[in-house]
Amino acid sequence: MTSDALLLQLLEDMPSAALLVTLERKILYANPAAESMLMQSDIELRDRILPLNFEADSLLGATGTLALPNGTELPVRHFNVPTFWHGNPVRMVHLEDVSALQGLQEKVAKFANYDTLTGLPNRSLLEDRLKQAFNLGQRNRGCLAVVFFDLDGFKPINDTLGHELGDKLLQAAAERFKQHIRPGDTLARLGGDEFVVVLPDLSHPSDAALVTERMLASIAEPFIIDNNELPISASAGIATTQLYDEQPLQLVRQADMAMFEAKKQGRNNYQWFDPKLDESTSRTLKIRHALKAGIEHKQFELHYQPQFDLANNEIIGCEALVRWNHPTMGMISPVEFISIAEDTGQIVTLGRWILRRACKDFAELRNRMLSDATVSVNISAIQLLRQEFVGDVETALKESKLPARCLVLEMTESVLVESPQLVSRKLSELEDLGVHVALDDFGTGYSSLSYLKDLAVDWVKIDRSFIQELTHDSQNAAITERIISMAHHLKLQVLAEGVETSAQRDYLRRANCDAMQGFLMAKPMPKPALIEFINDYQADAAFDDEREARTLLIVDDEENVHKSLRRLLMRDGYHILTASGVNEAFDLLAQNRVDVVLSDHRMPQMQGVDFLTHVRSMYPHTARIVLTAYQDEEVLSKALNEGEVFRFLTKPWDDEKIRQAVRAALAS
Ligand SMILES: Nc1nc2c(ncn2[C@@H]2O[C@H](COP(=O)(O)O[C@H]3[C@@H](O)[C@H](n4cnc5c(=O)[nH]c(N)nc54)O[C@@H]3COP(=O)(O)O)[C@@H](O)[C@H]2O)c(=O)[nH]1
Repeated sequence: MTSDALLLQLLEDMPSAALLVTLERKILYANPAAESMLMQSDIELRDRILPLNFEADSLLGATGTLALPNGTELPVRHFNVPTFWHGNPVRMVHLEDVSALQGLQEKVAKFANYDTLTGLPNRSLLEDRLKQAFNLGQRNRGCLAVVFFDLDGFKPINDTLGHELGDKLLQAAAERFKQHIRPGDTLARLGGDEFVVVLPDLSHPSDAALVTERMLASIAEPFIIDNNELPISASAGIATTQLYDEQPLQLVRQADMAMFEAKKQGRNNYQWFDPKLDESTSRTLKIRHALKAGIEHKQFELHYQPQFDLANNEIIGCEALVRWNHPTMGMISPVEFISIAEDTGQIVTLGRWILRRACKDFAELRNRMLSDATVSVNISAIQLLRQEFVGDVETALKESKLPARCLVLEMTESVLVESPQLVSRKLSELEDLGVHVALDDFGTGYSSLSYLKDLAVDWVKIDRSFIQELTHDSQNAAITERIISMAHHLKLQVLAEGVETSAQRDYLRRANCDAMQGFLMAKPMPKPALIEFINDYQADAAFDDEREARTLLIVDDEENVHKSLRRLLMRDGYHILTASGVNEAFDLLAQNRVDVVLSDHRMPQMQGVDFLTHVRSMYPHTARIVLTAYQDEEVLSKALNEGEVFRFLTKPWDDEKIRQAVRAALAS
């Protein structure tokens, strides 16, 4: 077989399109795959010019378009190699149809740059457009404005009427916004109910206000969606720069800050960015932006605060309280971030995590407690009102294998007033599951117990503000007693929050309050500390009453140590004596019946352990604890082993550990 015949056979059998052409692109031969791609037979194609430009010797592939006889263009990938045909130098051209790939690439590019719900540019395209507008503005010395819009009242609509309707509302809002922008402006959706408009090349910054006013007015017209009339508005913030000394993306942040200010001023209005916008706005925004990453990167943890039966001091459960340790901002209080998470709707994801974590942790902890001990989890109104909430609770219980009766969901009374019928239905569903419900911060809101009688609620938690003034303010005392007696009448149990002194505890006990929680007994603590606390804890209600008469002697040459320990331990009702050295301490021991001595180890006259050895022989019933800043482990362990001291604790100390150690020493 000649080499031409061999080449022809090879080309005929090839599944991909291949042609032989002259150096001037005149077609000499087209294989069957090329015939079908070019929509003409080999005979028809011969002597025609291949409708594709290519570089000679292009071994590396290139892309181009083939003009087809039906008038369309086909995107192809092609490469060519030199060969011989009937003794003449020619090119063998390979073609590959890449239209499907190109369509996919376009889709990917669209997906990456456009919001799928509204079809508007997304954050990434907004950034590109903003940078372009910024550069253009710098050249033309024109004015560029960024307006940040956030819909007012969108979240309750989305939460109560469903996401499908919420999506339609966002699409309709986008259409209304669009009507007010010019070609060259960019309207983008950043996610949720946040929209941003870039207005380049304004002749005056005040033009931005005119556009913003028109956009706000159009959103304030009610929307009719699926036969629902939805009253909604928007708040906006404007940032402009004529000097162009700012970073383009900085403008979005500034407009966001100004929008936040507009929300604070009462919604449905706009504010200009002012560099003097206070620190708290920028901190709130920082927190708002950091929340998403915080949730994704698991920066949250739960602390647990024990709750006690007032009749016998038994631990009856604990409240789960979320903590956020941010890598750069440090510890952020839930007082700051929970309301922001509620505003942004992120409480739903965060709350779901809290619920699952608390159930899981408590399933592991409960065998150390009473069989009916409970874990209480705070639930925001937004969570409760969502369709999937009861299902989420069921899942958390199933996953953790925690019995439903061990879970208490805490919600504030305001939730009952917002959507009474929906809430009543949800509470019944929760009751059917077997979980308990507590009304938190009771007394601060609507304070009417009458609406509780028809609702599936088990506990009322009296707010800390009443407890704080309980023993000094007759009105607070009267309200507290009334809440307790009415709640009991309705067969509800009562827990007092924020109990900080033994006087408050004793008062509540006399008023028949069922349970308490507060710094007097324990602060919120991480799970390992809670395990330690439960292991060391000894419940003895009778011991509380005696404790007020117990005397502690603190021996330390530092005045500050006296002050801090006195402040800490006074809360537990002890009588506190202090001495700056051992001589003074011996005098006080002689004059008073001292129950516990807390002594520093390194003192000028005598080492703490030696001092306590004397105390042991003179006052064997006085319990002895050493506080030390130094790790004289050998001496201290020996003293501990030989019974000279009951316990030694290190400086700086942990308040809870000292309180527990004193309690344990008194019980020993
Ligand atoms: N939706 C959710 N809300 C949560 C969650 N975790 C906390 N929160 C709410 O944040 C608010 C502040 O909580 P926190 O800083 O944790 O404060 C709690 C206790 O530390 C504090 N407390 C308890 N005892 C005392 C005391 O004796 N004195 C004193 N000054 N403070 C005390 O009270 C807070 C518990 O309050 P409550 O929930 O009302 O029982 C607070 O509103 C939390 O509800 C969460 O996971 N989800």
